[in-house]
Amino acid sequence: MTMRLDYLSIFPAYFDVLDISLLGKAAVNGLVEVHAHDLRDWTHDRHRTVDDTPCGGGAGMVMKPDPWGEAFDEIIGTEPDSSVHVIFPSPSGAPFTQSAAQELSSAVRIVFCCGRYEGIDHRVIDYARSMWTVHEVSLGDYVLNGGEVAALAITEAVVRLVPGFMGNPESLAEESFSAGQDGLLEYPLFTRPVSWRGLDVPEVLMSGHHGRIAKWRRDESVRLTCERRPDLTDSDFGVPH
Ligand SMILES: COc1cccc(COC(=O)c2cn[nH]c2)c1
Repeated sequence: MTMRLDYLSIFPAYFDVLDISLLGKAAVNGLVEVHAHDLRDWTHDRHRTVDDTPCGGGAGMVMKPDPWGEAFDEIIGTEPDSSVHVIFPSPSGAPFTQSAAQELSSAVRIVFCCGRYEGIDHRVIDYARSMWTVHEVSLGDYVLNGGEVAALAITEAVVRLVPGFMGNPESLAEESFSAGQDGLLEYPLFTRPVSWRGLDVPEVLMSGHHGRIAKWRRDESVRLTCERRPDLTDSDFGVPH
């Protein structure tokens, strides 16, 4: 089945990049179809206005609800449909995770709503929740100028999990944040040459001793995870304190 991806943004050209690389291939072999839309196409004034001052005062501008509603009517439709996933990237969203990407990889339709300015009139999100399955997601605790870059990142995380997309599905199993790694960070990777600028590949990896190699990799994953992501380690992590 083909996954349809729509992007609503005042900078739709951000999504031209989806025609190349891995995603381009998926689009070509019919796994994914991509449609980017300019939100200003649903404005009716000479200046194609999409923003206005915030009710209640405050700095900056807020995106008006009207253009979003008219764009939704045309792009998605006016009937409720819980199979449509609508994503609003936002600093105040729920953290986006690999499991969320895994779930979204089986969606038939995903619509990305890219906020700009200080954000989108909240009634747009409330209306969307009454119609479709809505996800307000954050990529991290920092602020971007708009949702476009986040939408691209979420797209890549999701589309690479679509069955038939990745040439070698095994490579998905072993990487960080996948169940196969028990939620640990990935161990360090090496390839030839064995010696490079005075730096050598750890000998154990050249030993051909698969048991020792597996142990070294597990120990490295545990070490790295404790060092960099204590939040990922549960209390009785099995590492002696
Ligand atoms: C919806 O309203 C806004 C307002 C401002 C910026 C954005 C874009 O998202 C982010 O900045 C972001 C996403 N994850 N971490 C940061 C959306």
